[in-house]
Amino acid sequence: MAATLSKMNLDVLSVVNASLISYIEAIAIVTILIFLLNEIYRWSIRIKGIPGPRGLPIIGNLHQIGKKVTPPEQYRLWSSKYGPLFQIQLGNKPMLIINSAAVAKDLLIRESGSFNSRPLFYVFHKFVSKEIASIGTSPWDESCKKRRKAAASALNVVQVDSYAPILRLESSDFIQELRKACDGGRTALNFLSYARRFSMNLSLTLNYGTRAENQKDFDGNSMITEINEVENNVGKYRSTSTNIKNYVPLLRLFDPLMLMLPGNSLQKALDIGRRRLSYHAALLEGLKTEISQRIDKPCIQGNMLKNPETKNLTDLERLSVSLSIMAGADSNTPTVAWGIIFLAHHPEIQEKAFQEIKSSHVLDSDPFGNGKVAYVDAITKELSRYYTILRLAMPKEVTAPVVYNGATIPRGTMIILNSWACNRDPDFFEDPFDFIPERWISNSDSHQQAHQFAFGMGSRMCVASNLAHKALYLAFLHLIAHFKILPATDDEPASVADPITGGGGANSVSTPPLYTRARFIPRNEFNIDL
Ligand code: HEM
Repeated sequence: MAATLSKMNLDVLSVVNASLISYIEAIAIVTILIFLLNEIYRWSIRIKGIPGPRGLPIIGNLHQIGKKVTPPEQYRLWSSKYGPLFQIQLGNKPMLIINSAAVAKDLLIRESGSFNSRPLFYVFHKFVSKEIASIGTSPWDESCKKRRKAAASALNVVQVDSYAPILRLESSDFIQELRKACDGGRTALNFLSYARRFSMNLSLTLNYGTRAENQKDFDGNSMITEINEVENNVGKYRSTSTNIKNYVPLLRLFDPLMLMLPGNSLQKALDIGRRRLSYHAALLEGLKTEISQRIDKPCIQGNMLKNPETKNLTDLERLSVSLSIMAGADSNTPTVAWGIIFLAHHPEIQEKAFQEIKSSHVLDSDPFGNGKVAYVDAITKELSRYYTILRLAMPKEVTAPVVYNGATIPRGTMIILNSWACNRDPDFFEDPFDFIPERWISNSDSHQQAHQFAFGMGSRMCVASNLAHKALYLAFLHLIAHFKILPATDDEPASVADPITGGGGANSVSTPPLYTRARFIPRNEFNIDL
């Protein structure tokens, strides 16, 4: 009896074993099949006739990006091998990269109508911007057209002139607060928060007619801390070279399960999106209360609420305009910060600019007005070129097939303007690695009218380039007029002001400087009522 039972057990075991083996075999065969099909698919979507570096199965070129140098610099280096327009493959997504001014013009200006959309990204659009995306991250459709039009008309040249009092207040306040904190230049000051307040106050005032009254209010304000943290995270989710799930669909297989686990990365993305909506809702509520009490200050949201022309925007569409304006602050801050670090390490440029300001007499009558000191204006443009804060302009998506050099770029292709590489294009800028403000000053062979790749190019170029340039110009004009800026310590290496070695933000969309300390010695040369 016992012998029969153990034989039966053995029989059952061998049946279980056999079915387990065939089960494992089946899984292995299916996995190999999925892998092969995926590789065939990846091969089939490569754009024929456009070169690019070889990658690995499944991940493509993802492992080669952002390791030794930042992605924009890596793409610039690759362009010397593969040409000014090449393709890489991020997992299952081919991506074209434009690395020269000539190709940028050929495609984004001459064929602008075919490059006016934005791609959707799994992590960003499904989780962070689940309800509504900013203008810059929205595909081209009727709604995006309306939102872009509303933002563009609120930020056009005429409107920007009407924001003169806002620019005046913020640039004068910026200098005043630095003066209070600079300790006569005896100790180094971390100026990052001051640059942030300058930029964020601009965005808050334009958006909702509100601002942080002073630096203390800014540094201690919980909503400002929240905005800073959330916008910083949003910048990371917008990066095109990280967030691997955007490109490898296989990694998304278990996401429905992942979402049930608290604290996982997708929950965090959802949370950042919720937190962003929540502070915008609080700011909007504040504005509506002020409007009802007739104590509101003129601002873009207020205009949209009151102006019948823009009333055809839904609540979410108006919110999208505000998300975009808030994101703009994130680009102004690092430009101001780089400018300060650069000036601290280039006393000769500071001195020349200071003498030009003095001899121009621009500060004598209307110090925050429209009078231009050409050399400071040129420094502002050159800083934007030299550091190129958004080194990869926001990604675009092709809306109609385009033939370029015999290759057909199909509809739906993702394409990125490497503004960093275009701003270092030796065919477009003489000595592109040198900081030469004079290249922007009018003379026969100058680039005075050269394109500012820092703001992108084509039909989806930055709608606020005029405003941003004006704000930055005023900030630098008054920084140079009011302070002699020195490095934080006498032995601080010049590499901190280098756009490559001194830059951080490898995993984000913008490139801020890593070092944000300097000494500010007040000059007291101009009698300006700040
Ligand atoms: C130094 C400051 C700034 C820089 C360097 C900058 C740069 C850029 C770049 C590179 C783009 C993408 C362009 C393209 O795809 O070709 C962009 C888009 C955009 N920017 Fe700016 N920006 C700055 C400030 C601002 C400010 C202050 C605002 C708002 C007040 C703003 C609003 C926008 C909007 C709405 C878009 C999206 C346009 C679209 O997709 O149609 N920017 N910006």
